[in-house]
Amino acid sequence: MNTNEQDDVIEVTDLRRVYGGDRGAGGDFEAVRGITFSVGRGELFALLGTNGAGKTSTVELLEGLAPPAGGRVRVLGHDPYEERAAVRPRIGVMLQEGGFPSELTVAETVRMWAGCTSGARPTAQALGMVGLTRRSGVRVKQLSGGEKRRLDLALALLGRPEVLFLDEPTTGLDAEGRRDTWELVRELRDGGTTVVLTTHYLQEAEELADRLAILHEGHIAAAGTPAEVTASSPSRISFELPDGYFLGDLPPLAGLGVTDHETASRVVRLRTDELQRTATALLVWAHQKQVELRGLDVRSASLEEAFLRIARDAAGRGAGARDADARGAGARDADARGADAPSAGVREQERGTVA
Ligand SMILES: Nc1ncnc2c1ncn2[C@@H]1O[C@H](COP(=O)(O)OP(=O)(O)OP(=O)(O)O)[C@@H](O)[C@H]1O
Repeated sequence: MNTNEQDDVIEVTDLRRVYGGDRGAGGDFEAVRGITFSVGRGELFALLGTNGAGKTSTVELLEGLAPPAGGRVRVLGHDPYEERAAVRPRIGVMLQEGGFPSELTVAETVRMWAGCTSGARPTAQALGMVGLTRRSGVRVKQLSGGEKRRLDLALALLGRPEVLFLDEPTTGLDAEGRRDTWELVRELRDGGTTVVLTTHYLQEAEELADRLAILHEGHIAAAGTPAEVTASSPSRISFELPDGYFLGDLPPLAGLGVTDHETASRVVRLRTDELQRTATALLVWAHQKQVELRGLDVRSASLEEAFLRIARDAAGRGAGARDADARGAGARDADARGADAPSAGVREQERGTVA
């Protein structure tokens, strides 16, 4: 056991991943371009990014499904690819697309999986955790998309993992199912499980993540706690202009950190870099004039707003020159979730060497 394990369960330094065809064919594509981050024990870390940003490519390296083309990754103090046998029993993996034998029932699938998992939870417990108890006798092929995601999650939880990798765990779930999954993930995290989550649902990251990184074209465009990441985007204030007053009667907005404003039907909408200062000045003004700011709404930027701004800025910096669209997202080998060899589907497309 590595002493760093006390602090950082996952350490990623200058990590790179390259996909390519035959050498010399000119088709190499660097999907992960030197990223660095760490995840502490019991922390929930979210990887966000636009389609093709490199989230799954990164997570697969952490799961040991492929060797990096450069840089270093350590999970629980080990190289997850080279020392797979040491890491695999201690992690749980929920891939984007599960692949189960469709003729088996839900319970049979879990039991089969339990057979190759040491210290597996009882089947009933695993199904109960993901709300599939009543569907245990149903064949996998008859499950809905959301139910298959739950089954995927049950399998990832089966071995009581110390580190849980969740790749878009709530895609296809209805609102209730999503909330249930969030609650379960929070419970696991509170119980000490380290969780790495990729998601397109920014509210999900806002609700769950202790820290997050936003990937853009293989680079980390922003990272920090959700509050730190959203703090870099302007906050919003809106209110109705009191009768008899005009925009010019308000305190000078430019001096209050207001970056832009608009008025429609006497409703004023401001964006400000200094939320407290702007709000205070407006409230003091209203108090002095003895008027009410009807419909007053003061809010920090949402993670979604911050995400869109960061992605726009990153694209604007010219990183979008690459023709990523020419490459289809590679099919994930669902069997790679298994306890054994890394997926041939993933590995055969790798050109990288272990750093
Ligand atoms: N096996 C592969 N061979 C070649 N290119 C690949 C392969 N897998 C992924 N890519 C490319 O690498 C880039 C990153 O893909 P990745 O699946 O990691 O992105 P992502 O952030 O997970 O995207 P999404 O949100 O759409 O799932 C994309 O441009 C994708 O086309």
